[in-house]
Amino acid sequence: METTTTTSPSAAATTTDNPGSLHSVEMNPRHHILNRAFALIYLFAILVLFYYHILNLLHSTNSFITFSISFSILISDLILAFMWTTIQSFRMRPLTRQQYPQKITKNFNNEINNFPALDIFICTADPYKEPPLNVVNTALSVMAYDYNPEKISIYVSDDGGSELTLFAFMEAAKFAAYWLPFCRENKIIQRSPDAYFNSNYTENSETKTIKLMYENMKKRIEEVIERGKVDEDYINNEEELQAFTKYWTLGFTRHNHPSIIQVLLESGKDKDMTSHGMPNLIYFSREKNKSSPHHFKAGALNALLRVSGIMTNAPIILTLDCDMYSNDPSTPQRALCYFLDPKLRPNLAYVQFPQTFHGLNEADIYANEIKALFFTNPMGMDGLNGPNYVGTGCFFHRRAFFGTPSSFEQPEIPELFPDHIVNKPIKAQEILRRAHYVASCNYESESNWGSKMGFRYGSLVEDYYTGYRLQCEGWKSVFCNPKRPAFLGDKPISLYDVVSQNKRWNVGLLEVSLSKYSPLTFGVQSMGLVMAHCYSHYAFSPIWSIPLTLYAFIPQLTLLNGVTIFPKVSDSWFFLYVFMFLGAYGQDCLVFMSNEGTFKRWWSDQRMWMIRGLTSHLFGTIEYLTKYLGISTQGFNVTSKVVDNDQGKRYHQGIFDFGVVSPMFVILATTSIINLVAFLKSLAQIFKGDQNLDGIFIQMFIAGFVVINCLPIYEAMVLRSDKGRMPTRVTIFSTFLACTLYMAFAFLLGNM
Ligand SMILES: O=c1ccn([C@@H]2O[C@H](COP(=O)(O)OP(=O)(O)O[C@H]3O[C@H](CO)[C@@H](O)[C@H](O)[C@H]3O)[C@@H](O)[C@H]2O)c(=O)[nH]1
Ligand SMILES: [Mn+2]
Repeated sequence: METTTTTSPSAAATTTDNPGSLHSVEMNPRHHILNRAFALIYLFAILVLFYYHILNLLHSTNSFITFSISFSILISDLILAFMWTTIQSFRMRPLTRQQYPQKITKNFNNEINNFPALDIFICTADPYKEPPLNVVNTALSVMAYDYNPEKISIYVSDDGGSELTLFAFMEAAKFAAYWLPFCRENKIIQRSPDAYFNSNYTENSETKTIKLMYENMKKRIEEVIERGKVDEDYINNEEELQAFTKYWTLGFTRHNHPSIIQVLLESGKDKDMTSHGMPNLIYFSREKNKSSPHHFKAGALNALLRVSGIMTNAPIILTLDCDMYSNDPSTPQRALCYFLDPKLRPNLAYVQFPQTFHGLNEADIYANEIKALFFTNPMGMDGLNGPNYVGTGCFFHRRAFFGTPSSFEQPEIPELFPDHIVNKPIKAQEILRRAHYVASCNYESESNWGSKMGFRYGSLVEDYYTGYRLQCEGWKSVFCNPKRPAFLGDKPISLYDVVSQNKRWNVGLLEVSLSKYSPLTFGVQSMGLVMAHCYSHYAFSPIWSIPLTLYAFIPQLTLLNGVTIFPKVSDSWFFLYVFMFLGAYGQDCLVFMSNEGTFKRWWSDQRMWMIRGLTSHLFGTIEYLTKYLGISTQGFNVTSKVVDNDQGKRYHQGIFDFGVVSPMFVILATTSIINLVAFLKSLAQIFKGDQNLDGIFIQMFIAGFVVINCLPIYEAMVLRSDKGRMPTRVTIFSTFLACTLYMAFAFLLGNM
């Protein structure tokens, strides 16, 4: 297809036509027209469908139960139609962008030293779920950016308050003195040591030496983790000893401890092995006590904003999760292509890179890629006001955390103003004293932090919520998706971890959709209908659970009882159903495949959509309700990044990992049983001549489609004996539940 380069209003002066520009946009207007034309046709079909539903309901002379069945299908279709409407916003004006980082040095008189300073925040929360060695690898990969190291400051926020993590970083600081010059001098692209040593690098005496050093550091870190404490024989000097004895005193727990700030490398003072400068490296753990809310990651990020404000106050900030290492050392320059554009700069809050994961299996069985969330939808939003913030791999303009583009929200102390210039060394007494002060539990009480300033509180998806609120204030963002992924992260590799992570997101999304800042009300007013629809699509994703659950049970349970609920094949309404199914699935598949997708991965993606509907969305909604009613107080359950060997092997082979007794799996197993029985029973009846395919085709098709999607579940229930199989208790309980449902329906439909 032909690609026309057109100008987007948000980047009016920066097209490929302008040779000096740092970036360009590409759009395909023909694509947009096709999308909109199809949307119109599909919209017409939706209206016809509802006409059909209403006719049906009006003419239904049947009992209350059949009315309820028709009504529940109507509700399902209404929700599906609503979600369809919100998806259209992403398809209105998608665009792709190019950056020209090589041109950037010209803006700085060829002086890389003149680049703006960069504060990098790395969040970690639990040394047992997030191995410190991995956090160290992430930190090293960004410390080695192709950037003046003395302009970079790395802040590691440890919400686990763990001496094990501090120890790992003490080791990392020493290793960095070798690793940074090694990368620079050999022009290494892969700057996470672990990823580098796992790649096809050329072996020579230099790489052998550096590998040995890395292995040495790894061994020490892992030994300390194994012991669970930092013994004296692992401590190198008095300064290190002091750090441990000063903070980890009696009564120290991860939920109750003073703020810890340990400067491990000081740029300007510390030099690497070739006498080049090094970045600042700061280990930080904010104060915690049981009586002050800590707001999970959002709270950690706000503490980081303030502490970094006091210590270095760089105008540009990069937020990273501890598992997202840099995969490309030129990434900051790419982000600068936007921040340095005088046309964009006044309103530009952030430049978001996609979340990409390493080591996905071929079919990406858990759809960890989440292509819509991380790639296609952001491209769509990029043509509007810009993508949502996804929590990691995002460069911010510090000013965006202090009010709207036109009105400045003053922080409490002048040292936190985004334009304040720090003129003291980071280890100066006064700086450290102030940094501890802004890291204290009480600092935020009765302040605007979390409401009008910084990262926003009130949702477990602080990333989504913060990006949303910033855009409501009039800030714009940019989606930067270079060919070589800028960051690579870990993904959960068991189904339970995947759906639990997703369940947490659903709770967080409901906290936004049902708040006074709901995208459907507040959002529409502040950012316009189309952008608000994009945000609504996510905020309301928990309601996918309603049509998905109903469609997983109603057509099948009625089918089992010989009740027809959809038009017959011979009926002309049948074609409406065919069109709607093929139209929706076909377009979804096309969009997926045209963004470097494979059919296999698309299949996994649509399967996980069904699975999430019955698990994460459903149970997320229940959890939200219990939290709302004060029955439970579930917080931010950190996703484990530890790979169990067996699990890793199964994942690699593309085998689903169940293994846990969970109500979420009970629903899945029950669905798979009911659909299979319904499908087989009606098939048998057709062969015997007791049933006519004409009337039950759609119901059989749905059951059959679910059955194909459930193949891994049957395998896990019946054929497997490994640890990842479906636990027998779940299978037995689900069989029992399926029978009960069957009997209840038979009773209601009068077949008993
Ligand atoms: O109290 C907490 C809880 C978590 N984290 C950190 O937050 C990050 C994300 O946690 P993770 O368990 O990996 O959650 P995911 O669901 O994988 O993360 C996605 O969803 C989160 C919101 O739910 C976003 O914050 C993330 O950026 C986004 O990648 C990790 O670095 C954690 O260390 C904290 O710093 N403090
Ligand atoms: Mn994560």
